Amino acid sequence: MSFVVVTEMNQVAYVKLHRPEVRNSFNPEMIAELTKIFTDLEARKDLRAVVLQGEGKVFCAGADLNWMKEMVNFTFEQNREDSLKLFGMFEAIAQCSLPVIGMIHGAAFGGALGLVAVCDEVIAEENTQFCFSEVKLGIAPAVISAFVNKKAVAGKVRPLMLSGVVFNSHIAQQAGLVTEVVPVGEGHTALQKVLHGYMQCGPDAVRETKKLLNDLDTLSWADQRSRTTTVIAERRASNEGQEGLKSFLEKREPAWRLN
Ligand SMILES: C/C=C/C(=O)SCCNC(=O)CCNC(=O)[C@H](O)C(C)(C)COP(=O)(O)OP(=O)(O)OC[C@H]1O[C@@H](n2cnc3c(N)ncnc32)[C@H](O)[C@@H]1OP(=O)(O)O
Repeated sequence: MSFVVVTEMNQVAYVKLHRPEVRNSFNPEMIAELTKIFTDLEARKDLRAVVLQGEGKVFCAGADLNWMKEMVNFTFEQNREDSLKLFGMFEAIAQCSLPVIGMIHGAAFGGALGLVAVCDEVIAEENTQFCFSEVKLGIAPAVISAFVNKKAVAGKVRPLMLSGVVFNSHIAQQAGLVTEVVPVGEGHTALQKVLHGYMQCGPDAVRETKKLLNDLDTLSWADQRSRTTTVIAERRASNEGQEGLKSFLEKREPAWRLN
């Protein structure tokens, strides 16, 4: 049984969480599926972007609370093993060098905010409810904190993580979790604009930029100097870099090629 549906159209992969009867909450099977899907997508040179979305009434209700309840009977090591798999899922999405665009509607609770945090762009319908509900459940937004911390504005997101308060799309945007807030039903139009923007760019240029941004904060200053200057030297020498500069000077559209 599959809990995630993947479709492809016009060089874009659409990854849809598909457990609407439990608000797309993720269980171990869905975690394994999402991890594999994004690991496989990383190798796809024929794609330009990935859209992450949820089927039904809400985007995602976080971890499956029935599964979490079972974990009470797990040993500490088993519990930690499961959490490592969850961490691996967020990591696989974050490490995918294709731009990942989150389409958020209805609600994003608990671990769903980890999914929001690992998207490169997030379009949220304005009536979406967000909540770091973990503290209300007596647990902690622990696994997702590593990913939320990288993205969000600390001064804005900390009170939300500590209080478990429900907040709206505008607050999520101020906290740096959401890129664009749209009226209900207008997500698709906003998405088309975003995708059109990516199609104007060199496919490898986008992927190399994402890889670079992902790596920077793990590197020392000396390694950042070395890596950033290497990347630009490689990009300038690449076919894509040559075509981009040439097309600008010749006042024509670039002819990008997928490798
Ligand atoms: C490491 C990660 C940790 C975590 O993520 S902890 C989990 C954090 N998640 C939550 O706290 C969210 C819990 N869910 C809700 O608060 C609400 O749902 C929503 C606001 C997301 C949506 O509300 P509405 O649309 O009114 O749906 P509904 O009637 O509450 O739920 C429909 C069915 O879905 C089940 N369900 C909802 N969320 C979960 C979940 N996270 N795990 C397991 N089941 C869930 C319900 O129980 C119910 O089921 P039935 O139809 O049998 O009554």
